[in-house]
Amino acid sequence: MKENEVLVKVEHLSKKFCKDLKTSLWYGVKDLYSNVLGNTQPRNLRPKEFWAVKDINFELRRGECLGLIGHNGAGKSTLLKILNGLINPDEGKVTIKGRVGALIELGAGFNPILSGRENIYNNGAILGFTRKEIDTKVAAIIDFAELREFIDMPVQNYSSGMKVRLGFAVAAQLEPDVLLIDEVLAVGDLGFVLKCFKTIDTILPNTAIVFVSHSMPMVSRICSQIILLENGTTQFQGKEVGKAIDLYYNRFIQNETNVVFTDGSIILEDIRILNVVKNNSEIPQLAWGNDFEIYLKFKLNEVKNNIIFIIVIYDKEQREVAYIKYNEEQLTYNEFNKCIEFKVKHYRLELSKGVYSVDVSVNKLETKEPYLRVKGALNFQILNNYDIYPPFLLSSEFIDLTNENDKRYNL
Ligand SMILES: Nc1ncnc2c1ncn2[C@@H]1O[C@H](COP(=O)(O)OP(=O)(O)OP(=O)(O)O)[C@@H](O)[C@H]1O
Repeated sequence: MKENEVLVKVEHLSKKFCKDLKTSLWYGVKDLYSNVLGNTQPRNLRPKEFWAVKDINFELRRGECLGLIGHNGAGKSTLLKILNGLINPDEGKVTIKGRVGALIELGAGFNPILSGRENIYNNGAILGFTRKEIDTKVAAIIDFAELREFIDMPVQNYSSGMKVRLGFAVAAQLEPDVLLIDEVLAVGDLGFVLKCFKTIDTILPNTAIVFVSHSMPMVSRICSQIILLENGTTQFQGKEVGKAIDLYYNRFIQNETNVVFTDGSIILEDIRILNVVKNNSEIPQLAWGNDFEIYLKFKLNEVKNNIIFIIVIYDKEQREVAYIKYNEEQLTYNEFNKCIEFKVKHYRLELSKGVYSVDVSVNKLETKEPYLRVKGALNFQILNNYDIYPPFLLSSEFIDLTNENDKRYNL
């Protein structure tokens, strides 16, 4: 086995589909006829046809993992199916060396009326293993899939999670040279997904992996290079995984503010971030580690006492990452303008690089009953040179103790 050898080579790969089934069938008949007549010229798009994948090029070596990312309908699954030989490209070439393991569609590759055990043998045979070779691996596959009691039951009675477990166990334990994984991992429970990642770490040095996912934490965890697809074409290709993920997220930023609840007594009139680095871009930008100051102005249609203001910061995955609360006790109510305004300051914001959104709520202090809830009241971006995935990059001090013979640290 040669290290770093190119296992997957894709050159100018394109695939077109037709939006209408009838027209598609008609084009199919016409193409077949002209192929028989020896016409192998590439054809232009005809009415109702579109490129699902257009002019894709890459090389993948043993030990590398390529992440295919992009929004719904971008062409990721189509590309993966071409790599797996399930569909033929219209243009271009795929060269694959070695055995290909694939976990593409849920239950694809399994015969539903056969048992889990029989399917393991079928899949192994398709990958080119002999019965004896599979005999040596079958126990490990069943163990990995955690399906001991169910292994002799027909696969059609398996839950979707069980199918994914069996699929991954077969694909990974048979040690393929090339492993293709589609979104299906998302179906497994957390314990199994973590186990899959551990296995991927173990087999990756000897395998080339193509991984399709909408989960950027998973992508950043295992991929060493990325292709970002949009409408079938490459928007970004390269080893800067963080940059690719930023581009992917930037396509999601919405500037829509959404009042999800109001009893009409309080209105959010203004919200702004004060110490921005740049405000000429679409989104306020802050430098990592700077103080975070938000200015807020509310219009109160009636005087209210004992209210609490809550600010929740969400990351790009829509996970809550921070919570700020403020009781109104010290605030002055402006009788003339019927408003209150204040700024909230947090020192040294150490959220890691990326895009965040802010929700604002105003509640009754004692009962927590809401007066107002605003989703996406504000978006902002933290700038930093470091691409890290955890939500915080904590500034800290490293103290060299190598030559310290000091008992103070209780080491
Ligand atoms: N057999 C088919 N016939 C016609 N159109 C198809 C066919 N398969 C896929 N498409 C279309 O091709 C485009 C690319 O689809 P594909 O499934 O590759 O996207 P994707 O990036 O995997 O999307 P998702 O993230 O939703 O899985 C879509 O517009 C889809 O509707």
